[in-house]
Amino acid sequence: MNKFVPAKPAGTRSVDEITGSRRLRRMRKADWSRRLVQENRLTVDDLIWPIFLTGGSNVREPIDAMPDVFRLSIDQAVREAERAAKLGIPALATFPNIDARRKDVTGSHILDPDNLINAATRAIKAAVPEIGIITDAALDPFTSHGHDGILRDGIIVNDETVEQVAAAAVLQAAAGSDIVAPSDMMDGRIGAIRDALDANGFQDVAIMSYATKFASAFYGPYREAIGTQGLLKGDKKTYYIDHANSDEAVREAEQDLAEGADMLMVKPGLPYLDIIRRLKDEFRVPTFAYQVSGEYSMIKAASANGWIDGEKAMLESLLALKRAGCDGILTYFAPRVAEILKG
Ligand SMILES: NCC(=O)CCC(=O)O
Ligand SMILES: [Mg+2]
Repeated sequence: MNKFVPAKPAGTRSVDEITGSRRLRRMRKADWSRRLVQENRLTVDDLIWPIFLTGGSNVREPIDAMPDVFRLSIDQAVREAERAAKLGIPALATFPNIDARRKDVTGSHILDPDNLINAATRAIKAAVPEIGIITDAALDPFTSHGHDGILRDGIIVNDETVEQVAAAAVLQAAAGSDIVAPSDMMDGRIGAIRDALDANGFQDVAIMSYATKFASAFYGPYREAIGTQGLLKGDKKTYYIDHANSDEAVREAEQDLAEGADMLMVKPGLPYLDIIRRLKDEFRVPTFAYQVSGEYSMIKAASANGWIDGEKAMLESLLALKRAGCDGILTYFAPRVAEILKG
């Protein structure tokens, strides 16, 4: 048996000498003192709730890879919008699961003024005018290949895609969208959308830029939700940012602000806290994170297995995004968080 007894070095310092009596545990000693010095807080006002739309009526389709998230027909989306407004959630973001028969190589159905996105915006705005509506002008829900742009000879064609995205943004504004949020990462789309909105009298419609959308493995469950899994050939690395890069994210954000973005978004959220902090420090503009489907599903799955406390992990992940500098967060947890925060 090895009996090693550490010697107390001669002249050893006391903890008071080591810390200079600066004991940081003092303020952590009770709930009241922890509350008193808490630097960041999560509130209902920080939440944007992304919801999935589908055709039909009275439909609530579960999404296997996203427990407790549903594809909603428009009437159900209106009911959820009413619930969200009652909970005090400021805004919804809508994402459609488009019938495969409406998809084509150019995503032309995005230019139908009565497509699922636009019809849902009209219905929600009519029933719940006080909630903000954020719409995505990207083509991926509408293309037969699942890419966010027009695909020709194996290339995602930038400029034609931008023209179509800008036209789609105007139709979304005409339907009542308050914020257009293009998630496609084509070059020049923010300026083109701003010009198109202004030329059509939609000066008050804002743009939230998915300025730094990274090529990420965390979007998997979302692709099941909008029905593009299985369609996508290849990857999106020619338009989303390489997740190894940070300076490039700053350049993307700088450019989108110069083109007229009102708000920036970082996506995904938790693996990109450094990017959020850099953008907030650099530009001091309203900055949002998208806690994406894979982040949501990881917490739900670990929680379902009893490996973590799901609700605590949910709240901690969102507060971490606030601490990194976010003004708000798109999260599938929004209604549950709002219920908890409202007590
Ligand atoms: N345009 C919206 C998304 O791509 C969301 C991704 C996700 O939640 O994984
Ligand atoms: Mg860009």
